[in-house]
Amino acid sequence: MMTTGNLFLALIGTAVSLCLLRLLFRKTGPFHLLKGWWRSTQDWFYVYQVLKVPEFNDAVQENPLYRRVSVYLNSLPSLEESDFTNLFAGKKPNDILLHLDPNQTIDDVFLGARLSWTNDQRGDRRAFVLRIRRADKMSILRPYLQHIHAVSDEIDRKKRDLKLHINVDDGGSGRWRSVPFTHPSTLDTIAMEPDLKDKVKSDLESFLKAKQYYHRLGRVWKRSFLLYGPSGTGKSSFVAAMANFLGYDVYDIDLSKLKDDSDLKLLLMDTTAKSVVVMEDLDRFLASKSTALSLSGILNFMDGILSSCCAEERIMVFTMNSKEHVDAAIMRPGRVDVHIHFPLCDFSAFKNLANSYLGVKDHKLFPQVEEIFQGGASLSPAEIGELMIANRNSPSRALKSVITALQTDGSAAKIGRRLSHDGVRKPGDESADSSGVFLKDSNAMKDLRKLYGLLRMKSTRKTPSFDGDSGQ
Ligand SMILES: Nc1ncnc2c1ncn2[C@@H]1O[C@H](COP(=O)(O)OP(=O)(O)OP(=O)(O)O)[C@@H](O)[C@H]1O
Ligand SMILES: [Mg+2]
Repeated sequence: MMTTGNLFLALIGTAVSLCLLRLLFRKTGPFHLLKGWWRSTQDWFYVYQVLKVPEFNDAVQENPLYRRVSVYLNSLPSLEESDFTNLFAGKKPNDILLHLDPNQTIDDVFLGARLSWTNDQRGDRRAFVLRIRRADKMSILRPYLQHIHAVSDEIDRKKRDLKLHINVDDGGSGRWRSVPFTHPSTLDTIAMEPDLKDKVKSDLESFLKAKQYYHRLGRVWKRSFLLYGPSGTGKSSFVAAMANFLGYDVYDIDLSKLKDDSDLKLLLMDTTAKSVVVMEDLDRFLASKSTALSLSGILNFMDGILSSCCAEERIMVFTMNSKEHVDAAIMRPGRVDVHIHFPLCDFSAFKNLANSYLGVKDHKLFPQVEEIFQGGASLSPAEIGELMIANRNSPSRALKSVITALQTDGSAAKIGRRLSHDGVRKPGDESADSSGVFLKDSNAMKDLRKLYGLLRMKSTRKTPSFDGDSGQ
């Protein structure tokens, strides 16, 4: 049995060993010195090749590769683990930038090969020095540099301050005006069938990576989406979410501001790469029989023949309430790559909304709501969201007001939807959107406002604690 004295000695022994280990591995300790000597020995025997990426070239012009390498190194886990890392605040809140101390080295692994980067600083001259095994150089240097480009591109894309461009009618040729794009919508905040959302996400991700693929096929690197569904089902919010996901600017084309086809061409030629170009309510525009633009003008725009001459890597999005009466040529494959239907709320979308708007994952009123949905009643996510926001301080009250609104679906809400867009339909009744009634937006808005007033009055009557002023 161990005596108290022995236990004490063991504890002291452990503490001393720990201190020794700590000394051994500290920044300037023998372990790091040994590592440095080992590197020098290997260099002496030309095991490695050293490649320099200077900050400036001989003409004192900035070397773009230097910045890319810096961005890339910033993202390496080994930089986070290094003892020689400095932390700086970035431009955006919560943005932390990591910088390696001058003349320190970090390691990286690529396709199984070990590489290292040194932040070389001598006076004013700065460079990153890559150390790569000669045996690996042939096989991995090129792909490694491509990898650095791809990673730094991706990081830059995520960090960009996005812009929203809208075309204005300046008396002659319509041109873009820009404002910062700060729409908070993200793919996570959109209530949508999870499978569909995942599909869209991976579609967008694979689009981002597909430059070589598109070029090999001789196709313009663009992807077109058609978002269709009743009013207030999240089409515009989804466009914003896509832009945020991709880190792309948004060009929102107001077709009514255009004089003719060439105006549209000029607008497109003025857009930049890495952008989402949006045409909202295309069905209404086509049905309005406007003479300003021809169908072929719009088709050429959709084909992106023009975009190939100026900028690539763009997403085109067209939104419609219904595609029933739209010329089939508009929607032929290749012109529109992905069709996404935005339906009215079902119970699963409702739960999604309740979670994000009220922070409620489950509630004793849910079974009642589910039953009402199963009975065929439905509202748009916008209508349900509105009721939830208005009653956000009391989830029970919010759910009760949603129930009341759903129960009146047969009367007020349904009439409201009929007035607000052409695609009047009961949930799941796709064929019902053939009425082709187009109302001017202002009328529809008035009717909707009346409807919301009506719904609120009703819910106030049922639930006296209704907060009519809460942020509305
Ligand atoms: N699926 C959804 N998930 C979350 N919020 C939604 C959804 N649909 C609508 N909303 C909310 O409803 C409001 C209106 O939505 P949005 O403008 O995107 O609808 P829309 O389909 O573009 O309508 P319209 O056809 O009238 O232009 C937004 O504030 C949005 O946050
Ligand atoms: Mg919209």
